Amino acid sequence: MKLALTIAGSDSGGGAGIQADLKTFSAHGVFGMSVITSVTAQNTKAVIGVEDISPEMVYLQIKAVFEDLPPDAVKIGMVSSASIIRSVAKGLDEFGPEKVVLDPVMISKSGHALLKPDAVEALKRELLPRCLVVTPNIPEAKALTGMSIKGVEDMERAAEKIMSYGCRAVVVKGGHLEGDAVDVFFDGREFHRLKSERIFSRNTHGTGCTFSSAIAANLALGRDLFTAVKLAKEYITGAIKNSMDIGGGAGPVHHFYELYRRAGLNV
Ligand SMILES: Nc1ncnc2c1ncn2[C@@H]1O[C@H](COP(=O)(O)OP(=O)(O)OP(=O)(O)O)[C@@H](O)[C@H]1O
Ligand SMILES: Cc1ncc(CO)c(N)n1
Repeated sequence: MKLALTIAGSDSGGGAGIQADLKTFSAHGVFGMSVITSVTAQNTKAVIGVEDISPEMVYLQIKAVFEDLPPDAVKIGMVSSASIIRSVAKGLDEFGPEKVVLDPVMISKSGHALLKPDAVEALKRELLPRCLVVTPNIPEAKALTGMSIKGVEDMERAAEKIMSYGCRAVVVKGGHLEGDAVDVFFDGREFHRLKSERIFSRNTHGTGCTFSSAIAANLALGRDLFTAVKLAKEYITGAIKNSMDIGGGAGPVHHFYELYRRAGLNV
């Protein structure tokens, strides 16, 4: 059994954060573990409260996992403050995982800040250089680079700049583009455009979390980075196509669509 760890925030609504990550790992046949950085009171419509876990407790969760269940890959999502970011960086330095996917979560789909504005610098300096791949959406890529990003070419320029902060690859996600959902992959040598048709659905809660944890799951399974990203793009596309119309806002994507279909269950 391969093991994957998510270091992220809890979403009480079950569609994003830790909950999306663990479902994604399970859907890939990978054993999932979690380090909770923050608890959000959240549903499909809004985030109505956020309470951070202490930096010491974040570090202890990392230590507990690595000392007994060393993960084959790690995904990092919401890390809301500079002090939590420092605890995560300390854990990464101490235990040295090779395959780390960083989803630089900043604002929820419903518009709530999940990263304190003064923590963007810490994220850039402390976490980016310790990661194999970072997966910003367009607003996050803008915040990381200060660039204006209007189309796929701008996404490529932003990917180059983000690479200069010290990670080994970047995927700038195109969920916020108009038209096709084109993601840009850059590993310092080659650009690849991963394209899917836009799915017109309001039920896209958790797309970013699901995509980054699918990359981590595929890395844990031993796939090379570009293959892991391509498979994650296919998985998120299917999960959005089969997303659920539950709740009064943006419903969650369907993490188990393929398994349900194979088992003859309704999707
Ligand atoms: N409507 C859509 N149709 C097809 N693909 C989409 C759509 N929305 C997002 N995607 C894809 O989903 C993945 C996640 O991208 P997105 O830009 O939505 O992340 P995000 O904004 O970080 O998500 P979140 O709001 O959960 O943080 C990318 O591969 C993107 O291309
Ligand atoms: C806890 C959490 N992490 C990430 C996201 C993605 O936006 C969210 N909505 N909630």
